[in-house]
Amino acid sequence: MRLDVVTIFPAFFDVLDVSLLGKARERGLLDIGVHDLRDFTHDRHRTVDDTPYGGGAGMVMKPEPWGEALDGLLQPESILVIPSPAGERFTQGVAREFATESHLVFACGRYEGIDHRVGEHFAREHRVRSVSIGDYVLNGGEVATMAMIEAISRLIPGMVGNPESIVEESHEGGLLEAPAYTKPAQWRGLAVPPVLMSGNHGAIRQWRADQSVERTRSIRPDLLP
Ligand SMILES: COc1ccc(Cn2ccc3ccc(-c4cc(N)[nH]n4)cc32)cc1
Repeated sequence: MRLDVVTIFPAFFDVLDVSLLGKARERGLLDIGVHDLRDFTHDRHRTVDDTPYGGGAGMVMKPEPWGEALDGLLQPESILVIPSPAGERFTQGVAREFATESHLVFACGRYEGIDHRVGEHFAREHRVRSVSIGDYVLNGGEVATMAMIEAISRLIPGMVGNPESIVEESHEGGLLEAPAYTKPAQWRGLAVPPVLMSGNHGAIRQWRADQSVERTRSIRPDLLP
């Protein structure tokens, strides 16, 4: 999979060279390009924003630099992902969907967002998805993009050591995962549920399934079918 990120803070994505993502890049599982939006400006101040039509607080990102940057990146099969507080909800299902794609381009806005015509223009010939990672407001699209890259890339075959571990995770099956424990069996007066040390794999499977439903009902009833 190829990922391209356009941002006015390219250094923000230096962290993509460490941990799982760094290894994936070394192994050729993932190819990531980070591009500075200001490289697509032509004035002395490398201007990327201007005042909003209709007035209002803050600044809006100009369409021209985005047009030039994205013209050079988008292929017919690409999906343009635009993080936004007003986007569709990014869920594990959307992560799974994006993980099957060959090329994702993330447009990281700042200020009060990107001129609306950028998404409108590229939707004429490409798939464009405006995506929110949650109902709170960030200062820009970079954190949202980082979260999405992590959620998507770990679903790419070969990325995570044990693919089995993904199946039992929260949200993978639509519910929250059961609580996890490791040694010691007793810790500060707290014991590990005996069933997990029984060796009875059928009972363990059932306990985890029950725990998953019970936790989902109590913490995230909205996820229940
Ligand atoms: C119109 O109100 C505002 C509009 C944008 C902003 C700041 N901002 C600029 C670009 C950008 C991209 C994504 C996000 C974002 C995504 C989620 N889930 N929360 N926040 C925030 C973003 C502040 C306010």
